[in-house]
Amino acid sequence: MTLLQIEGLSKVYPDGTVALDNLNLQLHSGEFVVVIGPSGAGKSTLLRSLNRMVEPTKGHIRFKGEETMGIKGTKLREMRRQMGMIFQGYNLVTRVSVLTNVLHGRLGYMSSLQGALGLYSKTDTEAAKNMLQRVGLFEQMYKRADELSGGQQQRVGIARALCQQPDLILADEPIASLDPASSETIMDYLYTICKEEGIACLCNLHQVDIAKKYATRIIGIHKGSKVFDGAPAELTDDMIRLIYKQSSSQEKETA
Ligand SMILES: Nc1ncnc2c1ncn2[C@@H]1O[C@H](COP(=O)(O)OP(=O)(O)OP(=O)(O)O)[C@@H](O)[C@H]1O
Repeated sequence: MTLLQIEGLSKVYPDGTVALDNLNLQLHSGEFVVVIGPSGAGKSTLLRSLNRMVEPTKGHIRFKGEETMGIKGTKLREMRRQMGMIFQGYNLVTRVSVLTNVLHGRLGYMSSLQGALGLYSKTDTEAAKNMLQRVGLFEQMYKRADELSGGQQQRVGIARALCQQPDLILADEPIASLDPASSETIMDYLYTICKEEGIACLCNLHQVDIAKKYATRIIGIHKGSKVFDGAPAELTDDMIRLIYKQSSSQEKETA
C-alpha cells in the first residue's frame, strides 16, 4: 500500500536557498528507506517538510491517500501523531524521567490540559513501560534522562516515537552523534521494531555502509533533487560518487 506520495516538492528558504527542487518520492507501508546525500543536499528539509516542521514552498504530499499540504489545526495534529520523529540530538526533556519522556509520545492523543498535568492513562503507562522493555531500558525508567549515555538516550527517543503508534517514523540522522558500536545498536533496534510493528521508516544517514546494511531501498539526494532510487545492491560506487559529487563552489571551499 502506498503510504506516502510526494510530488513536485520544493522548498525555498526565505534567504533564497533552494533546499528541495521538484522532488518526487513514493513510500510504501513497512518499507525501511534510507536517504543519503552530501551535507546540505536537503535531507533534513525533506523529512521536516513531511511533518510540516518546515513549510514546503510547492508540491503535493499525500499521506495515507490524503493531501497534507496546507492542513492546519486538528488535522495537522492528527497527521503529526501518525509520524514519529527521531532526532540526531535526541530532543529529550533531560530533567524528567526516562518513562515520562516516553509518555510524551502520547501527548498528541491528549487534551492540552491533560498533557500539561501529565494525566497519562494506565494503558499509556503500561505501553510506555513495554516500549522501554523492548529497547532494553526497563531498569532505567525512573532515572532522569540526562543520566543516560547518548546511545541510551537515543533508545528513549525510539521508544517515545513508537509510543505514538505511528505509521511512519522519520529518523533524522539518528546515529550522527554516536560511536560505531552504539550506532549499530540503535540501527538494530530501529530496524527490528519497525519490521515487527509494520511501521515504515524514512531515515537520513551519512554512512553509506550502514544505509546499505539496513535499507530496503535507498534514495540519493543531490542539491535538493533525487538522483538515485533503488535497492542497496544497485547503489554502485559510480552512483555514490555522483550523489556525493561536489559543486564547483564547494570544491573551491574545501580546496
Ligand atoms: N532555516 C534555513 N534557512 C535558510 N537555509 C536553510 C535553512 N535550513 C536549511 N537551509 C539550507 O538548505 C539546504 C539544505 O539543508 P538541509 O539541512 O536540509 O540539508 P541536509 O542534507 O540535511 O544537510 P546535513 O546532512 O548537513 O544535515 C542547505 O543549503 C542549508 O544551508
